[in-house]
Amino acid sequence: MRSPKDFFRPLAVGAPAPVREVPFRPSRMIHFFDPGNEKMAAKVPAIAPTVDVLLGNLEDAVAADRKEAARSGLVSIARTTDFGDTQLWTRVNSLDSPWVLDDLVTLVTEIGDKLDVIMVPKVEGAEDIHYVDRLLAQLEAKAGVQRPILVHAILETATGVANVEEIAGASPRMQGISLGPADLAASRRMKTTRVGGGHPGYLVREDPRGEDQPRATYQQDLWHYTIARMVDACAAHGILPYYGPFGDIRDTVACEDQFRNAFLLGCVGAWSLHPVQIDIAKKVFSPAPADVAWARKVIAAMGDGTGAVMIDGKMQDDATYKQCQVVARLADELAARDPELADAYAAAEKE
Ligand SMILES: CC(C)(COP(=O)(O)OP(=O)(O)OC[C@H]1O[C@@H](n2cnc3c(N)ncnc32)[C@H](O)[C@@H]1OP(=O)(O)O)[C@@H](O)C(=O)NCCC(=O)NCCSC(=O)C[C@](C)(O)C(=O)O
Ligand SMILES: [Mg+2]
Repeated sequence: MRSPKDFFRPLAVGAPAPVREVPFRPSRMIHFFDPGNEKMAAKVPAIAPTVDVLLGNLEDAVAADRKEAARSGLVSIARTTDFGDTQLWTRVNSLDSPWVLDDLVTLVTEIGDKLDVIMVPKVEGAEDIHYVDRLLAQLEAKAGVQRPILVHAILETATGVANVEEIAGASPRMQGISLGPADLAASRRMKTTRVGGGHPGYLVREDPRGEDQPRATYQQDLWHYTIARMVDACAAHGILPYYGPFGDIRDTVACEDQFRNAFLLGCVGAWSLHPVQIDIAKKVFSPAPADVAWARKVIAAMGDGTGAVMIDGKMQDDATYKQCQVVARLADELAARDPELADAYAAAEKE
């Protein structure tokens, strides 16, 4: 293990210095597209201003015989598209695949200055991040990349979940972690056949109420444990947690519910797999204007943030002040990028 003194040293001569803190940049939706799919790629310039993150996906959902087309498609899109202040990420193939080495070498040397974050699938432990960390430093040095490319891990194996804390703290490059519910379900031998979301069989039933009385059932959240663990690991290491994909594209209502559970538990965003999911993520991962107005009211009433006051019948103290600061700060960060949201927050405060 490296000495804590060396943690922030570049891992290759000539590589940029690692970041000391993960910069918070809005990433309410990470919009996936297949850069080798001409129809999808053609939509990228129009989608770019409507999303916080665009992600060129090279891994699962790209057929084996389309891997090279996806990789070269991403290089060309990155070179020819003006992304404004929208981030460009990629998901490379898994570390045990025949494609990942060429993915990393090609992308960093050709478009390393355009890439903000590289998402690494099926991360199992710190050793996977260490491998990517050193290789990225070598490639950044070779290509003359001036700022470090950050790394995002997908939590999609049982081993990865068991090691989530060490993954979160494995490198200063670690930007965040997403839940990968489909591979994780397979790895754990869960009996679901879906990409995220609930299952009607995973429920609790009301106690018996008497002969022939119907008993209500309540569906439970299959992902609660994993998301909560992931959120704690990320918060403890100063990186950002994300809900991953919701595969039932037509069920926009359940998608919104699943995203909102993740938002309330501490996640900053989710993936959008289809254009219809972009606005769902935008709505869910932006605090509601009424909540922001309330948070600002509490902050204003609490002065230096200590003591206890009563507002509208509710006790406020140091800890509610801190919660309100989380909401108000996020609102400020998002409003700086999203003028419509800024107007909605300002209007709610006047009410
Ligand atoms: C679901 C699919 C097949 C439906 O695609 P479709 O063409 O059948 O849908 P549509 O409703 O007919 O599409 C309407 C229009 O939107 C376009 N379109 C559609 N999607 C997009 C998009 N994302 N970005 C930009 N444009 C898009 C599409 O090309 C079409 O264009 P057209 O009107 O000109 O004909 C398609 O949306 C898609 O391929 N999405 C991305 C899938 C993906 O990336 N999956 C991997 C991430 S999830 C995962 O990996 C799991 C995980 C984490 O690893 C783990 O849990 O283990
Ligand atoms: Mg997967």
